[in-house]
Amino acid sequence: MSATPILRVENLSKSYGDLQVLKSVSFDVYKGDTKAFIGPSGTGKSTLLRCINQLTVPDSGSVYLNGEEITHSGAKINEYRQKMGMVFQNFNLFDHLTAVRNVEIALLKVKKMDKAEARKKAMFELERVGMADRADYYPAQLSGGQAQRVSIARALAMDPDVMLFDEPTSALDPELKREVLEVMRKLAADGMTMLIVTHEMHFATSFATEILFMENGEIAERGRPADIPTSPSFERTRAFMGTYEE
Ligand SMILES: Nc1ncnc2c1ncn2[C@@H]1O[C@H](COP(=O)(O)OP(=O)(O)OP(=O)(O)O)[C@@H](O)[C@H]1O
Repeated sequence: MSATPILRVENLSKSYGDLQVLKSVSFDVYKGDTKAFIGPSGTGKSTLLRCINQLTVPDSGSVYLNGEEITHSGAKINEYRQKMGMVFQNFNLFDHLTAVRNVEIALLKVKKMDKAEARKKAMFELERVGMADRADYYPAQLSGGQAQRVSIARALAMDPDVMLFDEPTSALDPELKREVLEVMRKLAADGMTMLIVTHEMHFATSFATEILFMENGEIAERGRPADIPTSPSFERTRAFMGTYEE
């Protein structure tokens, strides 16, 4: 394990009015970690991911990417966001662009790649998520699972240091969830560093390196998936997971 974490989250706090959504949350992420955040609705999991890439500005606390502090108003915020690929529940694809155009647009506009290079990279990433054969389809012509795989390819195209998944399968029918989960499983096996907010308990325990159970804006319990079924300290996590087990 390297000395500097890829990502360090230190005492992040966030309130909306009187509601404190995050209460001094801290953790480190090392290369190859897959951390799964689970917990009841409204406990701050999505807010945590959004505070990490500063889409939501935290009230206090710090986020460090490769040892450098990220601030939403800093000159390098866009560079940092590219290094933290975000995948949203509702895909956020451009409806008027084909799959391959969705993936290559940031390569052209942000990375300033030439057209041939951007197309090659976009096709490589679509291939990686099993979507190369749908490259010329528009989002409306794709299933939810296919659209989500395109949005994963779009994030991967920026060569991120860490991928942030915010309930990536919540909007999908059960049979479509699996294809997205399999892509994520493969990414984890390839060594991608990932933070995943999910309600997919079986999935979370099947390959996450750590489960973090959030409750009332705090990490209430955390540990390796293998410890959860046995450790007496994982009562709440186990009870919550039991609720969702298929
Ligand atoms: N922009 C906002 N303005 C006001 N309140 C907000 C805002 N965003 C989130 N909240 C509130 O913050 C709390 C935490 O929301 P968050 O989406 O982070 O929870 P979550 O754990 O991800 O929930 P879920 O599992 O249902 O997605 C909720 O009570 C939510 O209503």
